[in-house]
Amino acid sequence: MLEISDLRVGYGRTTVVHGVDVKVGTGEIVAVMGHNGAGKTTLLRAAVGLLPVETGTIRLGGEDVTRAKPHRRVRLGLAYVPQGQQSFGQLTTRENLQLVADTFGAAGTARMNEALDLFPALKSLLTRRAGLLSGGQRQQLAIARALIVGPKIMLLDEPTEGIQPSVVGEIEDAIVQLAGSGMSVLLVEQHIGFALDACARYYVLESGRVSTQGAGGAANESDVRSAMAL
Ligand SMILES: Nc1ncnc2c1ncn2[C@@H]1O[C@H](COP(=O)(O)OP(=O)(O)OP(=O)(O)O)[C@@H](O)[C@H]1O
Repeated sequence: MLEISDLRVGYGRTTVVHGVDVKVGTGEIVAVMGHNGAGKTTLLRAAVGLLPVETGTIRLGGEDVTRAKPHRRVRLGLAYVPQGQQSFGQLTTRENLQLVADTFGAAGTARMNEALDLFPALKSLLTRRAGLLSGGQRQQLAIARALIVGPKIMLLDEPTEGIQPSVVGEIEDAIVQLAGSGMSVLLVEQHIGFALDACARYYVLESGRVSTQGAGGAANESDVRSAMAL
């Protein structure tokens, strides 16, 4: 579904990601881990088309999108949920969702209802302003909004960061459920236990390079922890 090959990308003259390969198959959860500043967000932003690539290729659904604009990638089924639980704080939960749903007609409404079924906690918060939601609720709203677009692959940047533990499990369950329904997920995640449990494959980034990679599964937790020197 997504194939990133030998990617080099950075800011101005500073290269931050140095020749990284990442592959996400259909319905797979693939985890990217690493310390702060390792280049995880930079990798995702390049995949979305928000940063120009220095060298390397990005293929999405078989199409070379290395130089494609973000909207082309969205049309091919890419959704991106950045760090920080972004939403329109002055709008209600429903308005935040409706804004996206309205651009897709009946399909948008159907997907909005599916997203609310995935995050039932949002149903009782539809009239609350997003700015008044908790961090966890705002994260659920951000993922729900991205789902209304009908993506084939979702890029999630630390979806459980700074979120109350009671909601973390709900978000993790939703990610697993989405992959179970055939959606691919590229997940930047600091919760190593969950990432390894859920993922088909993981990559550890260190100073913009893949230092360790392997198949998911709890057996690899010590490899990841030692790669990250935890
Ligand atoms: N807009 C920017 N301009 C210049 N340098 C940047 C910019 N954004 C990030 N960087 C630098 O790129 C490097 C990688 O940052 P990035 O945000 O990709 O790391 P990360 O692994 O996602 O870290 P975190 O876990 O803190 O989000 C860091 O050295 C950071 O300072």
